[in-house]
Amino acid sequence: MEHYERLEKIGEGASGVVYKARDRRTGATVAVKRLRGGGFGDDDGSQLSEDLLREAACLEACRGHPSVVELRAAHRDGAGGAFLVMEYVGPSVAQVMRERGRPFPEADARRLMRQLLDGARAMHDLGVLHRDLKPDNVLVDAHGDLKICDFGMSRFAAGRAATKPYTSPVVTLWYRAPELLLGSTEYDARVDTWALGCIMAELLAGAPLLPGRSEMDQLNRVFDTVGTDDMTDWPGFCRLPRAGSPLCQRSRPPSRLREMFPSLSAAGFDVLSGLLACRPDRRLSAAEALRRPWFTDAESPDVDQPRSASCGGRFTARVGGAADAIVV
Ligand SMILES: Nc1ncnc2c1ncn2[C@@H]1O[C@H](COP(=O)(O)OP(=O)(O)OP(=O)(O)O)[C@@H](O)[C@H]1O
Repeated sequence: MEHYERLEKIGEGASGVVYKARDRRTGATVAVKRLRGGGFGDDDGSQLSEDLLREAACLEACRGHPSVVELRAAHRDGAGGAFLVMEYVGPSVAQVMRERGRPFPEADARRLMRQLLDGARAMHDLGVLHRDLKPDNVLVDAHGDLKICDFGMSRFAAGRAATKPYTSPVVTLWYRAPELLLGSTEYDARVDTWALGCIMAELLAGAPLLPGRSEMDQLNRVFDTVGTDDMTDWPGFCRLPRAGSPLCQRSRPPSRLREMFPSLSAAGFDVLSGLLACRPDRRLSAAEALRRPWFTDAESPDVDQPRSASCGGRFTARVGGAADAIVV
């Protein structure tokens, strides 16, 4: 840590504490995430290293994408601690929304969603599932552009058949996809696009869409808001551990989403409802969402330019394992 001058604490969560810091060698402002327990000698060191390596490897794989926070270094310290050094970005979308206190206009929401979906598309193409997308884990830079952070829950999907099933209690409750609430351990990247649908709704409404108080309350809110989308006809449904829950048997009114967003354009609603399809097999992937008219319709006068278009050629993926090289 001697290379970094600690400035103020900027965040604290389940996995660690994040400080704003100055790199003494370059003068650059960075964010240093110290994984919980690091330096105090009371954690299982191997678990800590595994967590650090996974988070660093997922970040490293996505390095160069403008919508993903840039990993600068990953270190172990002598006391069994570990920390990640990242570019310092700025406040989270959650903080910005709290301070702003009102919804974003549709054109702004579209610009922000394009960036998030482009980041998600890139990470999914690389086989990375983020598994904790939420406004706290999206940062806003000095130009008002977004960067996804906190890969502490992320996993590489590749080769999964050969390994153990995923765990289902991932993603913060309000952003958790219905198949996860029903106990799925065989989910895919569409758990991330569900969370992005929740974020889109929150940008447009200025408040969380589904603020559940417990897993069952969350599932109830999901079904009451977007309908069940014939969830029980989905071929994967019968394999879900909680398929027998009475909440799944109850008859539900159709989706209320349109009533909740009456002024959203038809093209915007097409994306919102596509991301928030209850059945994972009917839910839009990030790549599919980006091909919908909301993003592509050249007739629309306020269609903004994709930020990543200019850097499409620059974004070259470096896949897992590379982070080992930067752990010192
Ligand atoms: N690169 C960064 N630049 C600026 N702020 C950051 C950066 N990385 C993280 N933060 C801030 O620190 C907070 C916590 O970071 P992060 O989510 O990575 O930690 P965590 O321990 O995994 O948190 P949680 O358990 O809440 O998910 C973020 O919400 C954000 O406000």
